[in-house]
Amino acid sequence: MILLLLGLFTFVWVILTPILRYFYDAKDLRKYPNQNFLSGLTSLAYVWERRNNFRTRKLYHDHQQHPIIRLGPTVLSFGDVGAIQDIYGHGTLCLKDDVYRSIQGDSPQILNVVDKEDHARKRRMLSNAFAAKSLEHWEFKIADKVKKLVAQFDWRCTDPLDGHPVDAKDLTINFRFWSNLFTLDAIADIALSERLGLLESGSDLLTISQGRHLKNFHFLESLHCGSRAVSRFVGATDWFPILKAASRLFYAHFRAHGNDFGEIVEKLAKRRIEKYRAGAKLNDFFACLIEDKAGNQRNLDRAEIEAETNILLDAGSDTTAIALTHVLYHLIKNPATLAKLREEVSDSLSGESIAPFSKVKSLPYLRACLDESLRLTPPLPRGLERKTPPQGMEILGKPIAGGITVSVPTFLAHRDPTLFPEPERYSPERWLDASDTSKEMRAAFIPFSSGGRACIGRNITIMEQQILVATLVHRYDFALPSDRWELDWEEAFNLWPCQMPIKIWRREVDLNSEA
Ligand code: HEM
Repeated sequence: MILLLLGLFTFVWVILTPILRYFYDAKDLRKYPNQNFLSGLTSLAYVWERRNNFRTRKLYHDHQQHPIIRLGPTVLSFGDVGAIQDIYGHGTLCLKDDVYRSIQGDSPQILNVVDKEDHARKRRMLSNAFAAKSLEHWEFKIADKVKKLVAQFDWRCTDPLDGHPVDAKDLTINFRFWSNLFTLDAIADIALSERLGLLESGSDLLTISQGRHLKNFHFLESLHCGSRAVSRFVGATDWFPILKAASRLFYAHFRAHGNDFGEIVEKLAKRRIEKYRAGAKLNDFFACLIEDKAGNQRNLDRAEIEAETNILLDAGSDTTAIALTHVLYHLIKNPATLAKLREEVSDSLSGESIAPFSKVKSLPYLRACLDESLRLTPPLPRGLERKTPPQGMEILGKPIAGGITVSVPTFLAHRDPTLFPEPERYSPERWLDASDTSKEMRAAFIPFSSGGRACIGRNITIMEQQILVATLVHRYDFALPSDRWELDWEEAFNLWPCQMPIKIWRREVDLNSEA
């Protein structure tokens, strides 16, 4: 009898109700084409799409047929850059979607908090540390990590290529891995004044004391494993608790390492608080969480401090490592562009082995190379989910009901052929033309999102990229495994490039002081 009731309940809940809801169509969404056979019925449609390694690229292709696509029972994707302002712009009526609530831990943090006022409070707390005028405080920390990376790369240099095919044994650097060590070391120092020493050890192994014992963590693996597991089902919001519980069985390894990341954050935050209590006055992001500008204590609870530390270490490292991998990839693939960039960088440097920020921050071609890479391969390619207000709103001049999840895929916006002709071509020059469309190009360029919830760390990542890319292209030459070699990706929340093995050798340039 119990089994029968259970079966009946499951039939009604899982099959009958969604079908009735689909045909009743209270929110007037049936007119939009479904992305897959589940989209109109259940949010499990998200899980189905996640089997594609690069699901946003697939959605981009789907949008070539349909400007608006229904991704789930109450989820719409807009394939028109005109919707960016409506959905993300300052003054939008949308809030962050429930997807963000489902990834909140013990306390929401600046990226996943939904409440507008709470977000504004958090943003105010951190804004000073992230302002352009504060960048000089962080430059020496970045330069220190560039120096350490260069020391490792020098050691792995090979003989010049001289027109021969690349020998596999000369592929001494997996740039994807090293860029991640670089950004983890950099953000730990900028955010917590913590010297992790990953670049020196050439490994992501982190040993932290736990009482009288020492515990080993794989920092990078822990950062990626949690995202890999949760990103498989995060869009299936109404199934989220069940799928999360199930993931303990199916993705036990990923979940365990994902939990390690939380433990690392907890321990590093604790260590930083102890330093503060011992009287250390350190200049880092964390200081903003403890005291306001006037030196008054903020008295945040431990859960909130850890949540903010978590997002700073996560968002502040992985995205920049991805961006660095992509830009080097595009430059190696486009030798004429690399040569032009080298010319600009070499003219501005006077023999420094680490590019000073003051000398590279205004180089137009360098910035165009970085922007073009963020356009073609944005580290967050998907449409960032926002929710329409209860009363509904207009998007692209069309009425959309309340409580609908809406987004514009960044990958798609960056390929609008009217704004970015030959969208698949890596062409930094497009950012240098002061043409009629440059304002519209900028409005459709959303690697950092747009409006009040846009990335707070964009100045910092651009500075990191400017210093590192200028230093590397000036000092080294590089080769991929072959001319035909292509980068591969895995899309979780971020677009992770897989390994990028490169051969590297020193260029003949005069440098005053060796790194
Ligand atoms: C190339 C590098 C980066 C890219 C492409 C990037 C991209 C983004 C995007 C798209 C968002 C909006 C996310 C959403 O709405 O779900 C965001 C938010 C955020 N990013 Fe970044 N980011 C980068 C680097 C950084 C760095 C270096 C930091 C910190 C040091 C950082 C910290 C944050 C934070 C705290 C937020 C939440 C802002 C808010 O909601 O007010 N990001 N980022």
